[in-house]
Amino acid sequence: MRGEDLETTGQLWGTVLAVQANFYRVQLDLEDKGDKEDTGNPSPHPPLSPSPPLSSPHPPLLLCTRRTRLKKIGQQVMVGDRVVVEEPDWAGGRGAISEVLPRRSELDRPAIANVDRILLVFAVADPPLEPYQLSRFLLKAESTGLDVVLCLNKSDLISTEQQREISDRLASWGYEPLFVSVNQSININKIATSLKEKITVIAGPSGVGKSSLINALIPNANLRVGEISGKLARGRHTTRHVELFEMPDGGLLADTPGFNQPDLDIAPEELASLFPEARQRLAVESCRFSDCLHREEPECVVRGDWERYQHYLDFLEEAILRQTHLNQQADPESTVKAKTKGKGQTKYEPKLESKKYRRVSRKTQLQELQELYRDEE
Ligand SMILES: Nc1nc2c(ncn2[C@@H]2O[C@H](COP(=O)(O)OP(=O)(O)OP(=O)(O)O)[C@@H](O)[C@H]2O)c(=O)[nH]1
Ligand SMILES: [Zn+2]
Repeated sequence: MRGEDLETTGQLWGTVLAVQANFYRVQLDLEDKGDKEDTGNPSPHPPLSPSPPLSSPHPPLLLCTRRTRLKKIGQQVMVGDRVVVEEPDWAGGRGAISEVLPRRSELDRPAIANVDRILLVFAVADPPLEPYQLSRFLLKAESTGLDVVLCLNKSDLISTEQQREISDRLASWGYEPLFVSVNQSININKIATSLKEKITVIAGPSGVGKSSLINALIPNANLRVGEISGKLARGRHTTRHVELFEMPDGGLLADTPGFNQPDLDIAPEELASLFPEARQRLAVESCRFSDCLHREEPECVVRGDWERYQHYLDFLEEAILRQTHLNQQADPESTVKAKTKGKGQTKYEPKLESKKYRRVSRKTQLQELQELYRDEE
């Protein structure tokens, strides 16, 4: 609804790279990048007008505010948003966001809009590749509904024979891993090429070389590798600070806060669809019961001797436990809420608020970010 009427008026388009206090750092599109847009915008972008200084080969960055009109209609601006910028002040590097295009996707942890893919990084050794942990991360990544690319780092530590074994094994899981070595610059260019023109979020457990990889892909990102200071800096920023880094050949990359055991807030009935092995089976046949959980049910097409079937059962149990726990929580919580409201006891409120958020929505972090915006207005 917004795209069309902007088409003829020569607006500036850009992508929000970071939110700093109540400013948004916006990377403007270069003219020749116009054809990359696919957010319901039918034709390439209009040329930049008025033109930014042409001295730099990089797309211009502007620190922008959000137009009052957007605040009035409650339109939030997220990192990753495609926006229209008005009144550029090239000398001062400032501008104002006047429109936010509809989002293609919205991730809540980290809170980024329009992410195209998740780059899941694991190491083949040091730390050892743990199938169960890998499964957990893969499920978490699959649950976003985005493309998942699996990258196995530190390939310098194993033989080609061992690589082939891992490859075959993961092929049976439905994945085709890309073996890389940041230390020996193996396949780094391949990753860079595959990330061009896309917004990618990098994820994976601690110590696998994510910071090293980001530094190799983006020489000026300056993440300190394997240093306490670097880890602390990342830790400190995990809740609120989200930033997209520009890759030299195009594309944007975001780091995720390091976590070793991502939460799987997945409904039991959703779980099978996150396993490529189960998806393949369900694509050609159906279970007898449409609500089959693929355990003991008769005429189940998913149950079988595929390697990760046991993972499926374990994660299913976890999902069922979680659901039961949530259901149990639901009732007492609402009583407490009513009581608190009736008496107007403010001292209970903060606790209640955070609980309510946790139960109602997975978008806790997004909400935190939105509250941050509200605070600052
Ligand atoms: N052998 C080998 N070691 C590597 C490679 N890439 C990174 N490392 C080492 O692995 C260690 C961890 O690397 P980091 O980049 O800090 O890992 P990380 O995933 O960012 O870790 P967190 O910050 O804890 O999330 C460092 O000592 C790196 O030097 C590689 O390709 N081969
Ligand atoms: Zn079944």
